[in-house]
Amino acid sequence: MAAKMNPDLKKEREGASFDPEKITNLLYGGPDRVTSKRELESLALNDPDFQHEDLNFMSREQQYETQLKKSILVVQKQKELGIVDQMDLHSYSYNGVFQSMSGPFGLHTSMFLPTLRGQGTDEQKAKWLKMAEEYAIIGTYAQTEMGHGTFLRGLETTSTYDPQTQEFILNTPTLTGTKWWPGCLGKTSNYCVLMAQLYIHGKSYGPHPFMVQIRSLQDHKPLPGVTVGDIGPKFGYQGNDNGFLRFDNVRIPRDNMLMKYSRVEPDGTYVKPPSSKLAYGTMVRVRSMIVGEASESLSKAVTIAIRYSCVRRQSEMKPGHPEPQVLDYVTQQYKLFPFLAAAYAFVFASRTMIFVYFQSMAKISSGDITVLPELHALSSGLKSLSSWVMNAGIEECRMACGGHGYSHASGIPSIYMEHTPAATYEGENTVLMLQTARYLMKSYNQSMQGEKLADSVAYLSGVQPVPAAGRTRNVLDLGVLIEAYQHRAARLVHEAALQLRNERQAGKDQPDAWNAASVDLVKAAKAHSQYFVVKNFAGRLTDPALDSAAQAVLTRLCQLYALHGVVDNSGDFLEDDYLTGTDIRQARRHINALMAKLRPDAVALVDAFDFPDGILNSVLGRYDGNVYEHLLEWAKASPLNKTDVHESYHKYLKPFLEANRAKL
Ligand SMILES: CCCCC/C=C\C/C=C\C/C=C\C/C=C\C/C=C\CC/C=C/C(=O)SCCNC(=O)CCNC(=O)[C@H](O)C(C)(C)COP(=O)(O)OP(=O)(O)OC[C@H]1O[C@@H](n2cnc3c(N)ncnc32)[C@H](O)[C@@H]1OP(=O)(O)O
Ligand SMILES: Cc1cc2nc3c(=O)[nH]c(=O)nc-3n(C[C@H](O)[C@H](O)[C@H](O)COP(=O)(O)OP(=O)(O)OC[C@H]3O[C@@H](n4cnc5c(N)ncnc54)[C@H](O)[C@@H]3O)c2cc1C
Repeated sequence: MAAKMNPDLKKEREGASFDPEKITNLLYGGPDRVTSKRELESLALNDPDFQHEDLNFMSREQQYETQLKKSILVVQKQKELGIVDQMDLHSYSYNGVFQSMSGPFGLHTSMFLPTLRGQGTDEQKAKWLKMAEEYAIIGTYAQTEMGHGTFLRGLETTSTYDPQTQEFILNTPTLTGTKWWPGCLGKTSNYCVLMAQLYIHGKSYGPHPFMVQIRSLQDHKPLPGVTVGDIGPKFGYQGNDNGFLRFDNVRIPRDNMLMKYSRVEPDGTYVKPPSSKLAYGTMVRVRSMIVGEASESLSKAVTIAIRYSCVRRQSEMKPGHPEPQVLDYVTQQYKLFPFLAAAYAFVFASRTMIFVYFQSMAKISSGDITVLPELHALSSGLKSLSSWVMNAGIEECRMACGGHGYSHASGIPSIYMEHTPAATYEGENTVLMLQTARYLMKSYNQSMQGEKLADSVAYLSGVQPVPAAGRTRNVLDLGVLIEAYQHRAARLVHEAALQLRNERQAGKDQPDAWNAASVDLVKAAKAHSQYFVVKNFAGRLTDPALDSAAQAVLTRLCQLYALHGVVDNSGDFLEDDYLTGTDIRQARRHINALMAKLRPDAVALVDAFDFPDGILNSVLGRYDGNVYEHLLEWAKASPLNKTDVHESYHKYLKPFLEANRAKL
């Protein structure tokens, strides 16, 4: 018999002003997509082969083993089921089987395979791709070293060409040159794409990708000259064997260098790529996907916190009245609704980012590499902004759940632990924002020369005049808000450029001037990315998939997202009098009014994300809201409760208590 729904959640759903299915359809690309997503998730969630004890109750080794077992099963089952589409794989495997927790094949699919596809020649793909796709070999992406992650040109691992034997000789010349962090490297992978400094006839040509076998295909032992292992427990990522790797005079054939873009001829002649940054292509790809990872993780956390806030009753708002649902406290709404709005904003941004990525890659494949700088700048900015907001949002959601948020039963700590490194991996966020800033500075200078700019920065050409101080606007109007964000971004770019120039004029060289201006440069890059997100969100409101009720509620969310950003960064908007003090006061009032209007729709808005319970993996965020009974059940399953009296009682506590009693 189906469990009864918690009456508060039932009422919430009955009182919503719109049909969540309309928004679900928009989020996932139409009813057919939603149907297949649900079928695939349900297939994975209900498959007895994927059932196991809660990962929170396992040791790290057990977690690794469990995830490995599932990874193997998932490969077999995907094949049987004929799942090949990326969205379908995402539903079945990433969410359905793994609930977005990392596993030992993660890097094989997210970086190793894409690097082979993107950096290998046709012959190299013919040699390795099938083996990799069929999991006859398992690989990772080994780039970061103990001493260098950010500064790729500083990598120390060398690959020295020997024209006599037509081989590369791989070496780790220092301790800090030890590869450190690559996922799935420690115990799982037998191959890797190795990023190493290419040396030919004593000359360095910078980091290049090489296909390297690191373990025997017979007994999985490290090959001669290879030292490899696991780097130990981390903040999260427990199911993943992030590893270390060293080379001592390991020889690989010449054609193990991935040569789609740059080549080394048998005699040692180096053939340059059209752009040296094409070798960094896989990172751009994963950064584009991370915007999706961030939006999805934040969406899960707000789903949990908002549902729970409707089930949770606390305190007495009015004497003698029933305790209110905590979501009725406006302060609670102020904690959660801006992040609900942000989750939607980044889901839409991620869809655009993925579209732009594939569109740009099609151009790059046909030889047009002019799109690369804009793609790099956009993906760097959005990856950073979305993962920063995700981190802040998940933590806010945890605190908004009070004490229970701190328990693994809430599901929120796992989401945080697993996804917080998105701010670090694939390019540390500040570093990437500075890359976006670099592009903005270049574009700004080009606009000063009257050159035409790429679409995403075209607005820099027309930095608007500052409007007369004291002119107030209707800040609820999305057109006004988009213009305000655009103006702020253009002004901050302009000011960062001026600061750079002033530092130069004061006698600093370019790197010192850049460093001196870097706080403002990051601010400008952030403002540019925020403008993109707001404009993109507003652009989705007219999607024909929405009926008028769904459009109305999403419009409110978009207004809330934009207004909250204005209030949060009010100094930026006030500094040059673009907005007035009255505008900001109005913005605060509008936020309160919007939150009141959104309150009855909050549960339906998180339901529209369409996360089944098995994927949320949260006692607090259960669809039926039956939180308390399941909290007790969850705690009872904890390994410490397997016996009434723990064995440590007999070992330590009993003698201790008895000795103390004997002394009395
Ligand atoms: C398909 C649908 C699916 C549904 C999706 C829905 C939801 C998705 C949900 C989940 C997503 C699933 C998967 C994704 C999630 C997780 C990923 C999994 C695991 C992650 C594991 C982590 C792996 C790693 O971390 S690998 C290591 C990553 N390392 C880095 O990123 C290093 C960072 N450093 C650098 O990139 C560079 O060194 C630098 C900092 C950018 C500087 O480079 P440098 O060479 O020093 O260059 P500069 O001299 O500074 O600049 C020269 C010039 O080049 C420009 N530049 C730099 N890089 C690039 C580039 N990549 N492309 C283009 N141009 C570049 C630079 O700006 C400069 O330009 P200029 O001269 O014109 O100014
Ligand atoms: C869970 C996880 C999984 C990972 N998986 C992989 C993988 O599969 N393969 C792989 O190769 N790597 C992997 N990495 C490594 C990851 O890519 C790097 O840690 C990341 O790129 C950051 O580099 P770093 O550690 O050198 O940080 P650092 O660069 O040392 O950063 C430290 C601080 O210095 C600042 N800083 C550094 N340079 C600058 C600058 N130029 N300007 C201003 N500030 C600067 C940063 O902002 C930061 O605050 C993984 C890391 C984690 C945490």
